[in-house]
Amino acid sequence: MILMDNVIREGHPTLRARAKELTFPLSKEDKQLGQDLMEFLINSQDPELSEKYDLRSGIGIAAPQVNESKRIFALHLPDDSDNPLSFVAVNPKIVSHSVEKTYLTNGEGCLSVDRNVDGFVPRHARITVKFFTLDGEEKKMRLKGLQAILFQHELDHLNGVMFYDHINESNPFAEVPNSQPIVNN
Ligand SMILES: CC(C)(C)[C@H](NC(=O)Nc1cc(F)cc(F)c1)C(=O)N(CC(=O)NO)CC1CCCC1
Ligand SMILES: [Zn+2]
Repeated sequence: MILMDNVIREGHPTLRARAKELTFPLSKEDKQLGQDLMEFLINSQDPELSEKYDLRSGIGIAAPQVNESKRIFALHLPDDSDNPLSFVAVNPKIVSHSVEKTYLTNGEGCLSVDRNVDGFVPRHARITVKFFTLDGEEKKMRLKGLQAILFQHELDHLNGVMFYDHINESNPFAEVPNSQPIVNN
């Protein structure tokens, strides 16, 4: 199982590399990697397991964060949240997006960043995405809100982009034109 010790932190070069596409059918280890990423999120959101293994509760994790430079990530928004979402995405792509932007009013964090970085992280408000499941099935879906933000945050990891790369350097809390913010306390 993936533990926090397996999560690489900012400064590690793999977080700045472009991850490689996977080919189908997936190898046994690539399939296992996808399952391990999802298992980490589920474990991290379980009060007992997260306490027992000292896991930081995560809603998404990308393979580069466990030093596997492959285009695969897992998202797991709890099913009791108002917008449940749970899947492993292989070779994910954004095929179209809104002009309108969105951002979390409390900014973003990252499992690979052990510090607070303040500021709005502007992202596409609505996205149409395509990806393959671990079984090689192609999926296409439209995402908005926190689901869209989460997908973009994880896709950034596959391209060596960190959330703070998007923060306005001169004014981290500058108004984001044409945006609909999401309040996250
Ligand atoms: C880094 C951490 C703070 C653990 C973050 N969790 C998080 O944002 N939880 C959250 C946010 C909400 F708006 C509502 C809610 F219900 C729970 C997270 O898992 N990630 C995943 C990560 O680092 N992936 O690489 C960072 C998030 C920032 C925006 C989306 C993912
Ligand atoms: Zn992250």
